[in-house]
Amino acid sequence: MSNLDKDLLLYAVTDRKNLGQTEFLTSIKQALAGGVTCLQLREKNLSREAFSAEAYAVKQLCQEAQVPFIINDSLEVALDCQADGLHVGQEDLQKSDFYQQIPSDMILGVSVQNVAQAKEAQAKGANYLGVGTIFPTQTKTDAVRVSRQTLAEICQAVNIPVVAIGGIDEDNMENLAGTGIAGLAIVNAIFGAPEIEKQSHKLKALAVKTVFTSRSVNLPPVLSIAGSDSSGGAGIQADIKAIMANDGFAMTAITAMTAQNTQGVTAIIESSPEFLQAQIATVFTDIYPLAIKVGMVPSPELMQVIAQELSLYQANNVVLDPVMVATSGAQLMKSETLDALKALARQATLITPNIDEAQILAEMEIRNATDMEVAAQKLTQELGCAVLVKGGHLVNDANDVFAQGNQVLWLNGQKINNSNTHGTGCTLSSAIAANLAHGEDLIPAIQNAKKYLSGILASQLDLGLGSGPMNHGYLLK
Ligand SMILES: Nc1ncnc2c1ncn2[C@@H]1O[C@H](COP(=O)(O)OP(=O)(O)O)[C@@H](O)[C@H]1O
Ligand SMILES: Cc1ncc(COP(=O)(O)O)c(N)n1
Ligand SMILES: [Mg+2]
Repeated sequence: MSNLDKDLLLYAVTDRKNLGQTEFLTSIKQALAGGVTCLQLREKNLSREAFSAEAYAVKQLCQEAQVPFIINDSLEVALDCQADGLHVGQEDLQKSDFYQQIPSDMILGVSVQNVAQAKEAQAKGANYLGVGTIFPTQTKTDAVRVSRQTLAEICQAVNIPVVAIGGIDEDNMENLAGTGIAGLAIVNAIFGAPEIEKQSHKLKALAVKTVFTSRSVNLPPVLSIAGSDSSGGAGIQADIKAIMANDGFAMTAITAMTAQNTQGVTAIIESSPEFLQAQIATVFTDIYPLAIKVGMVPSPELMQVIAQELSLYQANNVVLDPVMVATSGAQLMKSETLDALKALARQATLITPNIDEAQILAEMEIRNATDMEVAAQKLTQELGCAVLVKGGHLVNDANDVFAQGNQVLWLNGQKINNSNTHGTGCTLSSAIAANLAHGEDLIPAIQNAKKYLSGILASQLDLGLGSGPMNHGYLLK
């Protein structure tokens, strides 16, 4: 019972109205395969015998999936099938004293609509509360509506977990972020969906986002989707260090492994699209990242997987570093990936091309600062995202130009005399992502990331025989 809080995260409640009899168990199997964390069997019109027989079958499925199984309304049925829990409403409590009758090791959930009912239920021994109806729903057309405000007050007033219920779906769920709920109970948006497993999976990521986002502000999770650099200066390794140094919790989805050092890349193994998809999906459905940095993506197929997954989970704060060629000269993206890269850029908050990459993306030559501005404006118009054209390869300064819509802004930096610049682009984009995850606005996020980068360049680490890596942790003891 200690993990009841987490078990309530995505709480599926069955509804026969959406389904034919033959599909019923299959639909439950699909919801369990999609990752629902709790299941309630809700039957309003079955005899006790029929309800118990069905409950026994569903209990087996939940047991296999290691998901708590709750019976709605009927203590007899819950006892017959040895369910993990029972859920009752205020009307059921008028008819019998479930608080006294329920075995002590059975979870008791109680529906409440206001703070007084919530406090009473907690005092009498409820283990969790269901609060609703939050949004209009066809499941219960006569139901009392509970406001977001009351939901938040109930969460404040009790110390047992609270789940919100009623009309919750992928479009309105996020309105409940910050209320203090432990989970979302969902009927139609799961069992009324054409593909129940896929839908459950998606709702799980959004439930993680809704419930945990406001709790992770001190160390916001940031996902880097990029390639591994065995020498540790660029790619995934630089990203982890930069995210950590900027007070983010770094997670990774690896697109490719490179055998690389400060002098060059000697071999590359790409992840399969399926494996990249699996990495992203497992992260989003468990620790929802508040920002995402995308780096080396060698092929169009991998680029498309990223675009598809980020759109599925409604990702925010996407910083895309369009890595094409390493500082050492190695080709890190196949040329046929360009269209897919542009498609992903349309979903991004910001793209951060260096001058070479901006030339390819904007299809123009860049010889001076004016050309950088023109390219940045052209790209923000074409792709709809903000654009930072980085001038790190210029000789005299480290000035980057930012463009978003009609706005153009120079973000100036002093050139630090250090030839060890392996991983500057990776580091900058990761630091920006971490700053965005902390809630900084885009321009300060970039300015602060540039300051961090100047600091680590100025600390003058000198490793390797080529353009060496930086000391990402120069401020750490
Ligand atoms: N020597 C340097 N001193 C200060 N800032 C630098 C230096 N070199 C690069 N930068 C900054 O690092 C960031 C990465 O730029 P750049 O090196 O152009 O990208 P990439 O690594 O993708 O080629 C930019 O903000 C750029 O201004
Ligand atoms: C795996 C990997 N990803 C990206 C880069 C780009 O490095 P830079 O930041 O120097 O452009 C790299 N060298 N290796
Ligand atoms: Mg780069």
